[in-house]
Amino acid sequence: MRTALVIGTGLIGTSAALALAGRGVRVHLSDRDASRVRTAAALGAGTEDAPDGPVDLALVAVPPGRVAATVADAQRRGLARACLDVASVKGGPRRELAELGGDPVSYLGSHPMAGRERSGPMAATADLFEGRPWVLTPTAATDTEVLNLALELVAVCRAVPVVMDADAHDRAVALVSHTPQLLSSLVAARLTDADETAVRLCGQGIRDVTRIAASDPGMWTEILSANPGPVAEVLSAVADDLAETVRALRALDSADEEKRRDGATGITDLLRRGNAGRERVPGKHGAAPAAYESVTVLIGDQPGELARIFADAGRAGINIEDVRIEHATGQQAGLIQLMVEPAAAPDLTAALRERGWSIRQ
Ligand SMILES: NC(=O)C1=CN([C@@H]2O[C@H](COP(=O)(O)OP(=O)(O)OC[C@H]3O[C@@H](n4cnc5c(N)ncnc54)[C@H](O)[C@@H]3O)[C@@H](O)[C@H]2O)C=CC1
Ligand SMILES: O=C(O)C(=O)Cc1ccc(O)cc1
Repeated sequence: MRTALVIGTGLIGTSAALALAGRGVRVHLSDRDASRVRTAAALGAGTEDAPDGPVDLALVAVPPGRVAATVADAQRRGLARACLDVASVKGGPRRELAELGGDPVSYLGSHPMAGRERSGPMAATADLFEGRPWVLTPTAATDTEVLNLALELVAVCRAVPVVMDADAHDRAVALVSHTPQLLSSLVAARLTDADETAVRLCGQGIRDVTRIAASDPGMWTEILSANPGPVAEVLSAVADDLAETVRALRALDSADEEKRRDGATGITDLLRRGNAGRERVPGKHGAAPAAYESVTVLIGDQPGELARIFADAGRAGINIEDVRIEHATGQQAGLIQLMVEPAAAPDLTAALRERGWSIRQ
């Protein structure tokens, strides 16, 4: 691929543009908001100039409800040999494109399973898709050359291609992405009117559960509007579980000992099902879930502390697989959890102790 046109220079479009530009592809940028094109260009994602002929690949990174019209327009204007979109929903845009009389041969629906809770070009990074699944939904009509260009883009972004049927994709993301977004928002919404004394107690658990509740409501309304049926189905199963959980909790509150025992069994069953589901979540880079061991260290909230602890781990020859930080409310300190291979945990503990770090059990 030598030339590309990115339409929609927000988080996803600019991230892909940065990866392509970094590999020497000439990337043209366009967005209905000119300031976003300027920002993306200033970040090194490509040029604001319009292409002087058809590019190899047009990447359409606009909200799901605008994908079909944007692809149809790009095809009508002959802007590119192939057109790929990245919307979080795949069935609707394909059907809408057919209704608009778009060309199914040069179009391929795709969805990188990577993102952030922030929108816009300023949140973009060239490595956003690294190691993440990137779903491609070719049909019998899709041209092989178009599929090859999509695979080249996925390779440039160092993502992992996954081929799926569009409707199966939409049911899968209802379960693993769209319902979790709503549940995160529902838990976070409980905090809006909560007493400040309660909010002050927030720990790492609620931070983990509500991270994606900070996402852009406009974008998510678009995503959910494009996949309402499958999401409602998953959420309705969650609602049944919730009703069961409330029943178990009420039983735990009862004076009758047998009812209390039943209630406890109900809650334990749910927590066990949660353990089993959590074990199925793939680990880093889509690998089987990894059982890392964590080494917890007290860390001061001052410049250079993170760099110092990472450098000390590096000097000890230990690879940090993952990292979490828990900030202590109202204190200039926090706890950092360094996740490492189990065999490396004792060495890391010893090396950090030797360099004066305070290890917590
Ligand atoms: N945010 C995320 O984590 C992920 C989002 N996606 C999908 O990627 C697409 C883009 O999402 P983000 O980059 O997050 O949103 P964003 O809000 O950061 O960027 C969208 C851009 O599209 C532009 N735009 C809107 N309508 C347009 C039109 N008709 N013509 C040209 N430009 C137009 C907007 O001005 C904006 O700059 C969406 O379809 C979304 O479903 C896919 C994976 C992850
Ligand atoms: O932030 C996260 O963990 C995400 O999973 C982001 C995300 C949001 C929307 C998508 O369509 C795909 C990925």
